[in-house]
Amino acid sequence: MSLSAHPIPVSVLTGFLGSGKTTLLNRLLKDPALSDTAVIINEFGDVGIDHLLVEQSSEGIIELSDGCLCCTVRGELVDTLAGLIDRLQTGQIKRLKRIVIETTGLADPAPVLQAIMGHPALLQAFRVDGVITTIDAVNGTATLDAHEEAVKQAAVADRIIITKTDLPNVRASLGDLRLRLSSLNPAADVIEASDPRSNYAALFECGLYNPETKTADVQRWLKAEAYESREAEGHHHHFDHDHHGHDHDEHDHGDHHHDVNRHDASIRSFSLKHDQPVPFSTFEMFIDLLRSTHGEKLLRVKGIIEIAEDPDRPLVIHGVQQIFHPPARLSAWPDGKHETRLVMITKDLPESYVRQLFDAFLGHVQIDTPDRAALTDNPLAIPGHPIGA
Ligand SMILES: Nc1nc2c(ncn2[C@@H]2O[C@H](COP(=O)(O)OP(=O)(O)OP(=O)(O)O)[C@@H](O)[C@H]2O)c(=O)[nH]1
Repeated sequence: MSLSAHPIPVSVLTGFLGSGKTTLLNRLLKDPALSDTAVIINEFGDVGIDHLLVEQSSEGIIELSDGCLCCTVRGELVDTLAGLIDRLQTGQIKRLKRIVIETTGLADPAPVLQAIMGHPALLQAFRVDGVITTIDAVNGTATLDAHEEAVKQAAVADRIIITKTDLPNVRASLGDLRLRLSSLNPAADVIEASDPRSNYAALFECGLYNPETKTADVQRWLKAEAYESREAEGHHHHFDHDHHGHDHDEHDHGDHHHDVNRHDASIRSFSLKHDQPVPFSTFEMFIDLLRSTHGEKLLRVKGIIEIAEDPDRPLVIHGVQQIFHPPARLSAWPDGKHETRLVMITKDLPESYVRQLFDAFLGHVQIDTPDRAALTDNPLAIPGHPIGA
């Protein structure tokens, strides 16, 4: 089997401690659609995966050593994935249709995505499908309040699964939890675990490539409308809940937000649009400047770009922090409409800063803000220093 012609989708399953990752995975793995799946899991957690389908022996269980998947065993994740390629190529594993990486509850999923996206050999064999995040209906709000990791896990998700909705007395607070999640991450589908629709089809295949049509499905992947409709409503981080004890002032970056929890307040999700072709070098400079100065704050960046040198074949980009997937060229615009659209989820990086930078590079007329030359040629510029500050 040529791996590069048929890259294997990799899904990352994350969610806070005890939020129901393993329970969900055990259920999903019983679906024949997930046959020939390899699960990469760390050794924490008292509920074992009981339905591994790669091989029925313990050899098929690929466990990482102790510690958080994202930080202490990152090298090992790459080795594990490379080992899978090797086993496939040497026939030790006959078929492998999918990989699910379950992170520890405290993990940041970004380094897991980066491990694949930043590794040329792995990129030949694998494609990032998406991030599935579990959040517990009972403790979800308190967990988001207390743990920055949980907020990040929700912010980078492609799908959010609310677990434990079958337990008594949780329905009353579900509306608030859903509102908060959609404020953090407008594009993610939020599905309850008890909903029969929380199945393979709803949770997997969230990447750019749509296996049903065998083409890239940018609209389904980018979901720019979800950001745009929220922006049009002016509904941006106005989630209101009872935790007024938090210190909001220190997080005021000049964008509108009130009554948000301090962790939520550090997250921004927004879209950028441009209706003229952009020279490749200009776009490259914009992204390079952003990621070299604020890379760790870019939780997720996705986009479709109209490049001046080849406007009929849009460029698709996908980045997680400093690491960007090699850009893909589509043969045509998905809906015929030429328009550059970017969606971003950032942490501790104000939307206004990114917008000003984008406008400066694209030459949008602004009142009293630096233009591109001032940004790139200024010998006094301090990397990371906000424009105009
Ligand atoms: N009632 C109910 N219990 C659930 C649900 N999902 C998980 N649980 C229970 O919650 C507990 C934790 O679930 P796990 O699946 O181990 O959670 P996890 O996220 O894998 O946990 P860690 O790996 O320890 O972070 C277990 O006792 C599960 O039985 C659910 O939807 N409803």
